[in-house]
Amino acid sequence: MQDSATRSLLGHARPQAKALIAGAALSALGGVAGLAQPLVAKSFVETLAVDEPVSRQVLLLALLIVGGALTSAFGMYAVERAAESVVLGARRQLISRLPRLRVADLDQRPPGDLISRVTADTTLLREAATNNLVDTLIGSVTLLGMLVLMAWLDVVLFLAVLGVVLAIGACTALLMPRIARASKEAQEALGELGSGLERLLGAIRTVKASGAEQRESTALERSAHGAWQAGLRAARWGAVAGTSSGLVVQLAFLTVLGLGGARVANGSMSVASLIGFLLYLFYLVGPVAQLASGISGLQVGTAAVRRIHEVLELSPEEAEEPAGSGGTAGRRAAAAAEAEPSSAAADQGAGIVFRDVVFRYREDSRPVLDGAGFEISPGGLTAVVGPSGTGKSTLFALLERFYDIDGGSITVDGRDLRDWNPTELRRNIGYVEQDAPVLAGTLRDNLTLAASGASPDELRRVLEQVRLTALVDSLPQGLDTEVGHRGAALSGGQRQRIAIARALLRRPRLLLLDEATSQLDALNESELREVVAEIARTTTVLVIAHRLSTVTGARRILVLEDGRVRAAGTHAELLREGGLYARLAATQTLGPTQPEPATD
Ligand SMILES: Nc1ncnc2c1ncn2[C@@H]1O[C@H](COP(=O)(O)OP(=O)(O)OP(=O)(O)O)[C@@H](O)[C@H]1O
Repeated sequence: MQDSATRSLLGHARPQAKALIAGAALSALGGVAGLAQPLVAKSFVETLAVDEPVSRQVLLLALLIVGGALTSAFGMYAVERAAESVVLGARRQLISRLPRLRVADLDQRPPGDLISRVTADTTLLREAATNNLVDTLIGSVTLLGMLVLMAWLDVVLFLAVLGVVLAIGACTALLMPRIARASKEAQEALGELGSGLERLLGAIRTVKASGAEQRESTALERSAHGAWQAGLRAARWGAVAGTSSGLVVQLAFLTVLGLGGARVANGSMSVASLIGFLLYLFYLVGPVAQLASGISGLQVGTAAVRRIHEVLELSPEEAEEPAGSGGTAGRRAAAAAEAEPSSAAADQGAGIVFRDVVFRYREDSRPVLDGAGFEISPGGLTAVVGPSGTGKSTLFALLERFYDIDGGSITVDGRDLRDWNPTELRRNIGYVEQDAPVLAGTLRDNLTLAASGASPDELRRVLEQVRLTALVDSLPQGLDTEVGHRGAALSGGQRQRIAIARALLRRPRLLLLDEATSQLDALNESELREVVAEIARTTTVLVIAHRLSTVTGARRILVLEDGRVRAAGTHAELLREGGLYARLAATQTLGPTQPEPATD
């Protein structure tokens, strides 16, 4: 697991490899300039001792200092630039994947947590995939270089230093998995905080109206505290790792001073060599600290990369095959379309067949649909009614292929739904969800969401159809008016009409309306019913309605109960039959005097 996370981390760094190598090389060059300074200093002392001029050494030292600083600065910029690009790359990957994930997978993940993966986790990647990686690399190379030079200066002292480095290195290695675990917990707690915030802000009016502000902020406080605690755990282990890097140098200093002093005293080592050795030890502080912070930073990065890859590894919905590419599904679909060309060819709307459909949201839950079957021929208005929670909206979700069924079959225009590419299928459908979501942005953004190429005339016509012209004309900025978060600046009825207009602009062959007019006043509703009846002449329209009065004119009404279609027919037929529909109608005081089907 740790290995695969490290591999993924390297995968994020790979596209920036050239920039990183250039940056690291420049930084290393700056490091080499520092590395050469003790040698020049040694030669400076030796030259002074024999009373010769030292101007060459002074010039060299000045060059090493200025040149080293400049190359380090360029190196740092190159690495920082690569760091920003790594974050951008990871965010792009997540952003392009998220909207394509399956609805079933998205159902299980709170949006706030997903947001935190795109924002906070990718930010952690920034340091890990670049600076920490470079620090680890440079720290190791410099440390190795210094150890080689120390071995060259004095083998005995080198072995003593090596012993100290290895002992403390082994202790640090034990700490690293703890840092990774604590970091992942901190990021998870941050994700929880994001979800909590999303829950609070998404329903702020309900929270205020329920007087639950304190309760909600206490819950958020708990998540924030959890993130703090996990962050502290990571910091604690990080501090231990960081201190051990200082400890290694201090211990090595003491060892070299004691051992080196004795060796100088008995004449087996020169003072100049001891000074050089001690200077190397002095310079050891940098690379050892760099290595420690690099490695512990990498642990934080691997924790973040795991959370990012948990999303990237979810399989997306199948992408649309380019025209003529002839993949398996495409070929099957083409064959099916050929087998039944009439329904697709006639511009009457889509034909739908459900055969013994079984569907459950989760493997361990009971089926929502259990043997549901019905046929809808192209065109006309069909209504779906039934008690709350019987699976009416689920029928629509299945038609949109948000979920795949567990048994039976669904065909649209004679093609099995599994042979339809989701994008291609949805292009044929206009769907108005139960709570008519409106997105933040302008009215125009919302209307053209599903039909970016809609002409101004078409927009105008649809706005008239849904009786929105007066509203748009009354707004100073017309269609370019901002509607606020989730359309908060609009009334419930306006939101519904915008959602219907959006679906109509898609010019669908199948229109799905889920309680789409429930918030309209009686006049607007009856006007819209006429519009829908008109559309049903050329389009298959399916409506879900609780108020039966809104669907009495439907060509056919399907009565859904306990996951099955219990009855089907016109309003009058169903009333005559008795049963659930007649009981529902009785509770809504509907008699047989309702208008007969207006559409066909
Ligand atoms: N995303 C989901 N995950 C798990 N269960 C779900 C999900 N959506 C709906 N359900 C469950 O499936 C059942 C059918 O829900 P559905 O929304 O289809 O009913 P409905 O007939 O449209 O209800 P209503 O008339 O109240 O809108 C319900 O028991 C509901 O709890």
